[in-house]
Amino acid sequence: DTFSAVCKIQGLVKTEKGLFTAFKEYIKAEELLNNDVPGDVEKFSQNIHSKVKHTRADAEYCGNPINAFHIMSRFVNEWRPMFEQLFCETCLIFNTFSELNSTVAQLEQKIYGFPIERDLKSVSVSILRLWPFYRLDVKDLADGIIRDTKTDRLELSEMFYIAKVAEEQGMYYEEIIWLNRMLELTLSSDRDKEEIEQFIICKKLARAYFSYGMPWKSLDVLSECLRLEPDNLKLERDREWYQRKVDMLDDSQWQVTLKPKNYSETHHAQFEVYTKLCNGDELRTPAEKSKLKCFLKPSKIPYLRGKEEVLNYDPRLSMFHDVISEGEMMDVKRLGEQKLERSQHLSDSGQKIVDESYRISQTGWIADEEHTLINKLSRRIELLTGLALQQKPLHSDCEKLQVLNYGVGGMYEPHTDYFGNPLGAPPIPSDPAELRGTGDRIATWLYYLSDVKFGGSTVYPYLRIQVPVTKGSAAFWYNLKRNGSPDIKTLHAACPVLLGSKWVSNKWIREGGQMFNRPCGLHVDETDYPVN
Ligand SMILES: O=C(O)CCC(=O)C(=O)O
Ligand SMILES: [Fe+2]
Repeated sequence: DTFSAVCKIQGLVKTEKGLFTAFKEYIKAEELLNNDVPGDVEKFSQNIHSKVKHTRADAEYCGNPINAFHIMSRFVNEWRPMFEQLFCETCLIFNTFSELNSTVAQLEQKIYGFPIERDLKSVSVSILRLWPFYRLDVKDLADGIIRDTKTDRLELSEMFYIAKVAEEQGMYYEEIIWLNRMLELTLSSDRDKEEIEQFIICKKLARAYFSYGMPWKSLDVLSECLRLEPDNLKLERDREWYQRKVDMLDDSQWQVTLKPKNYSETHHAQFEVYTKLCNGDELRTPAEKSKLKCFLKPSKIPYLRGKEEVLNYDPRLSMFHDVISEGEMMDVKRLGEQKLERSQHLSDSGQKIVDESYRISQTGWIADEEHTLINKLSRRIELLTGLALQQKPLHSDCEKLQVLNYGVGGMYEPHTDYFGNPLGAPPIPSDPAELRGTGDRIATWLYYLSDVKFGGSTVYPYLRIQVPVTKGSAAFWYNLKRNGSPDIKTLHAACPVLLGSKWVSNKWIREGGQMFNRPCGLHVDETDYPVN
């Protein structure tokens, strides 16, 4: 799919420019042949031209959820119906049409299919989720404003679509807020009221209040709308229907009030801390922070020192600054991009699954032997951490390099990188041969290959730490204690990306090869470094 990686949306923009050129050539050719080009085709061409012209293929533009929605919506609601209208099998014998048809087919093949309704729905759900998570204002979103950026506003028809998705998902609170804003907009002067008739919004809003459990609010909405359109029989009929519902209510049912979902009821226990950290709230005291240090960490070779910033001692969590160059990052992204596929994660029963409410990104895996650069990056981690990272056909020290690009609202909900399969336990059947019997993921090295404008931090709820996405740096931590047992305090999450295209690359280091590099301590609870 397209929505789960911003780089795929960038590809979509380039594809659209190609589509537009092919379409223009088709119209020109038809005109040269003196064939009639239907009025709606001309109109479509002009309309889409103004939109395509200022759409950009860069990460900043495509990493804006509103732009992503606009782009996706054009494919689903404008390009596809237009081609369906134009397409006819007998036309394929005419040169002009068959040329257009084959260009479109080629473009579609290059990106493995144009986006479909499901992509647009997923983008809508992401927008609906980002809104409360980052405390955004629907008024701003409708005007195309996210934090300090401004883009093309959401049209009423687009907002209506998003509200419909909210309804389908049972997100009635969100639906009510969006429809209320739409109603306000239809009353103001600068919106095209023809686009969606006001009474349709009224009916939908009344329905949403009813679904939420507040039919008396449905009555209020309809009465207000009937004041503006007193002769609308459809509204009148609805009003009577809700009146009957209200008459049937018993006292307890009047208690419902409109309020955002209490997330702690529906989400995991760390949700509140996770949200706060993602929003940049500082949760550690100055006293806690005063113990932290930065220093130049010597490596095995004299001229290489790591700029290490310690963020936590137990478990050890550090940032290494300036560990990968601009050129190297470009190459890793280029190599990774060719391999990206929808990210999966392990379900409770150990199955690999795709779950949109848990992880939104695309992943590619690259082995050291595939490229000298990838090998070099492993050697660098080896030097800076003192751990072994040899990739071998059997009993590998680490996994391949994983390259990740996040999508619209892309995130990875709180999880641990270890999976509870210690050295000596029967291997996980889905593990590739080289990782059998190599134990659990003792440590994680996470290269940050991009910056993002807002969101996307890596956060550790138990440690109350937020690591911002910092291009050229890497986060490093031990998932297992020195005695080999998993450390739940390493629980972490990738916050939803609000604006931008987030690229990271992780290296998971296995337990097996580290016997002499990170031995057990003298007593069972020994930590890596004493706090001093
Ligand atoms: O992207 C991030 O910030 C974290 C990624 C992560 O935790 C993972 O891929 O396991
Ligand atoms: Fe992780």
